[in-house]
Amino acid sequence: MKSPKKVYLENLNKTFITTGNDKVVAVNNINLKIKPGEFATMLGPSGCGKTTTLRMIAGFEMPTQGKVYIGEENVATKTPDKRDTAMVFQNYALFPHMNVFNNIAYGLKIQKRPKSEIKERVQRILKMMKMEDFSERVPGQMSGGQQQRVSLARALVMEPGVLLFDEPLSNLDAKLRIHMRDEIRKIQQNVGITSIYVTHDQEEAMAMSDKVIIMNAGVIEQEGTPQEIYQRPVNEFVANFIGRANIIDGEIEGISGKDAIVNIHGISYRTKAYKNFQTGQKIRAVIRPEGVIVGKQDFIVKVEKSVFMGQNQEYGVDFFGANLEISENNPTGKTIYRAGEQMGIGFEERALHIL
Ligand SMILES: Nc1ncnc2c1ncn2[C@@H]1O[C@H](COP(=O)(O)OP(=O)(O)OP(=O)(O)O)[C@@H](O)[C@H]1O
Repeated sequence: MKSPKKVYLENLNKTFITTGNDKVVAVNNINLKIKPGEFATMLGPSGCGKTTTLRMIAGFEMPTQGKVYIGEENVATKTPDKRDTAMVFQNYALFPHMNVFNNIAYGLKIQKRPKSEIKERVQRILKMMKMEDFSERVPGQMSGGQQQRVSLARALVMEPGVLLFDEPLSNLDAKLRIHMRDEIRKIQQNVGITSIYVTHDQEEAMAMSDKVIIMNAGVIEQEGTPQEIYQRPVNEFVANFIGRANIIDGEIEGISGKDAIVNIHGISYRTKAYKNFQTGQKIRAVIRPEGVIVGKQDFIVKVEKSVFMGQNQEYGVDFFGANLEISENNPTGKTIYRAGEQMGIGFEERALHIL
């Protein structure tokens, strides 16, 4: 395999002009650095521009402005075949009349590689993907998951510097999706190839990625590791988009080294500050449902919803007129509160994140 390449996007823009002559700014001046060998996932609501960004990296779409570096080269105006990328598509895009071997071999044949090399490379990929027994089958004789593996094999056999994935698992059922995402991640780590992945599915993004890029309305809201995005969202959009978030009001009581003392409805909590805050400043903070401690007596609240989910007991409580979601892990043997009852709660200090 060749060495993986970095992907840098610089001030990248894409404005579409529709048939009605409307301007749609699909991608609005984004900057992004993906390191060689990194698995980066673009995630965001429908229409946020993630597919357009991926297609500009692949060369299926030309930027209105900006640069696309693959390795050291700005490829922004080059055709897809000149970019050292390969794409795995949502609909597999296999040739229906060709068997698996020939589907995988296709790109190498176009490159006019010697027959012996083609055979050796295709067989190596088939073996790596544990698909040797499928080489004679045509796509119609395989399940969706198997077809998607062929589609991945066809991309990998080209030994591209960068592998691109456009929602590759969204046509598969939930169980197979989980299996396939683990498989893709394992193969990606074995091969060490730079990968850029587009999905709607936040769990998929969290499970697979070194870096998650949250997009919204054509811009990048935040990029970081799954932990950073979940534990330290930069704003309410990201907090609400990834996982479940309670957003609560508070006031900065004081600063102590790297910590802030934050007053939430009369109770003081000490937590790490990731920005500069001033004493007296009104703030909003995020607390995840699992960061609320049931049984503490900081606040007495009324339970409005109580649902047993096996691993967790899920509560909805009234917290100063707004709903607060609580997820108590491993409820076996603990007091279960019912709707209508009063319950004491508090916040786990480290889990409180000031926006
Ligand atoms: N060819 C086009 N002509 C006009 N507008 C377009 C075109 N392609 C995309 N758009 C618009 O650009 C915006 C971004 O689209 P894009 O497909 O990149 O979003 P997305 O985040 O991938 O969404 P989804 O998750 O629904 O696929 C949308 O508002 C979309 O309607």
